[in-house]
Amino acid sequence: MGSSANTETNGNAPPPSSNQKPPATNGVDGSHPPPPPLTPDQAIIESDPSKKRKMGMLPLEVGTRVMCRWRDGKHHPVKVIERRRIHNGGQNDYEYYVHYTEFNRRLDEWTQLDQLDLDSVECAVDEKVEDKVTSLKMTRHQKRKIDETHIEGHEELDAASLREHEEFTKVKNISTIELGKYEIETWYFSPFPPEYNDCVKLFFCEFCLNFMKRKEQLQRHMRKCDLKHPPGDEIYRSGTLSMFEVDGKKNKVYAQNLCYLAKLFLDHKTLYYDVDLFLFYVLCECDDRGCHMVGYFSKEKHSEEAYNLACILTLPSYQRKGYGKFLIAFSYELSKKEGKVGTPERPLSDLGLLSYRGYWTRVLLEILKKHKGNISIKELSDVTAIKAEDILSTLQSLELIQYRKGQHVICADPKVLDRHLKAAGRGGLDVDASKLIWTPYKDQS
Ligand SMILES: CC(=O)SCCNC(=O)CCNC(=O)[C@H](O)C(C)(C)COP(=O)(O)OP(=O)(O)OC[C@H]1O[C@@H](n2cnc3c(N)ncnc32)[C@H](O)[C@@H]1OP(=O)(O)O
Repeated sequence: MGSSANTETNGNAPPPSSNQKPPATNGVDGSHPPPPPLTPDQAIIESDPSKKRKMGMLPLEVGTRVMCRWRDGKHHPVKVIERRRIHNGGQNDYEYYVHYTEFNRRLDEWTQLDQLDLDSVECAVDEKVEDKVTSLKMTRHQKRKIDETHIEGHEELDAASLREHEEFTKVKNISTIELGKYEIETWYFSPFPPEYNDCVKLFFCEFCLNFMKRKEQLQRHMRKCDLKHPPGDEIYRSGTLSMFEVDGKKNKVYAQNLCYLAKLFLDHKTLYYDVDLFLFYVLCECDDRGCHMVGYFSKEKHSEEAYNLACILTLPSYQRKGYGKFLIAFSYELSKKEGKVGTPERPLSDLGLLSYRGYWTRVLLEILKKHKGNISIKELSDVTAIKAEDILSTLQSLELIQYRKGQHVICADPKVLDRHLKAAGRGGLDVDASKLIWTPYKDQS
C-alpha cells in the first residue's frame, strides 16, 4: 500500500493531475501546432475498440462491481469501496480499495488496475443508504447502553450520520502493527486519535500497549517501560500460561489501548473511551523476558443480559492453536464461580461463531457421551454454565433434538455423537479450574 497516494473521499471526478498536459493553444500564426506523436499505448487504443471502451470506464466509480484477481490467482467478484490517485500517475491511474463480496471484510484490500477484469464491469451504482439502514437493523439489533465496543445505537442514527460512520470506517487505516516479536497485518479500521491519521504502521509496546509512530520511539520507550505483564492481578497460572484480570477503571489507559488494538481485528464494533464498566482478561505466554499477550476477552462488571463475555480476540499470530477455546472455556469457569449461566454478547463474528459452536458442541457432547439415563437442557446448563438457548440451538443444529410424544428429547446415539465430536475439531487448551484463584467482582465504590 503506497502511503503517498491521496484518498478521495467524495467519489467525485478527480482533479487534474499535476503532470497533465496544458490545454492545446494555437500557434502565433493562427495555425494549429502539429499534434504530438501517438504513444504506443494510444496507438493501440485507436485500433482496438474494446480497449478504448475499457479506457472510457476509467477511473472506475466507487460502487462498481467487477471481477478481481485475488492472492489465489483466481478472479472473484468485488465491489469498489474507495479509490485513490497514484502519486505521479496519469489522469486515470488509480488504485482501488475493494471488498470481495464472497469473503469477510477483513480481506478488503487496495488493488492495482491490472488485477481487475474490466470486461466484467457490472455497474457503477452505490447502494442506497436506506438499504444499509435496513440491513443494519436486521443484523445489529442489539442495543448496548454502555461503552467499550459494539455497534450501539446505530439503529438510531439518521441516514446522514450512518453514511458518515460507514464512510469513516470503510477503509482500513492502519495496515500493519508491530507487537513484541511479531509484525501483524491488520483486518479492520480502528479509530486511533487523529494524530495517527497519516500512519500506515504502528509500533506497540507489548506490555503497556502504548502505541507509537516510529520504531525508534518504541525502542526508547522499551528502555523506560517497567511493565513486564498486564497491569492487573494474575488470577491463573498453569505452565507458561497466565491470565491477568485488568480493571478498566483502575487501568484506563491500558484498557483503551487494548480496545484500539482489538478493534483492528474486530468488525462491527464501535470503540468508546469509557472502559470503566469492564474487566479485561488478558492471556499471556510467559518467559524470562516477560508475559506476552496472546489474546483477551472483556466482560461487563454487571450484565443484565447475562453476558459473560463482551469481546474476544486471539492475536492473529497465535490463532488456530486452541487459545480461542481456552478463552471461551475460561469465561464459563468464571460464570461457574459466580454461580450463573452466561452467554457471549451478540453479534458474533464468523470466527467467533465457529469457535463458540466448536466449544459448545464439544462440551455438551462429551457430557452426553458419558451420561447414563436422561438429562435435561436445564441440567446441562447447570453443569456447564452455558445458557439454555445456546444449548438448544447447538443440539438443534446437530439434529440431536427430536419431538416425541408431545415433548422435545435429546437423542444421543453414541455413533452420531462420535461423528459430531470428530467434526467439532480439536478441544483447545484445557483450563485447569483448580488453578483459578479469583473472586467475582464487587463494586468497591
Ligand atoms: C462476542 C465477540 O467478541 S464475537 C467476535 C469474535 N472475535 C473475532 O472475530 C476477532 C478475530 N478473531 C479471533 O480473534 C479468533 O479467530 C477467535 C477468538 C474467534 C478464535 O481464536 P483462535 O485462537 O483461533 O481459536 P481456536 O484455535 O481455539 O479455534 C477455534 C475454532 O474456531 C474455528 N476457526 C477459528 N479460526 C478459523 C479460521 N480462520 N478458519 C476456519 N475455522 C476457524 C475452528 O473450528 C477452530 O477449531 P480447530 O482449530 O480445532 O478447527
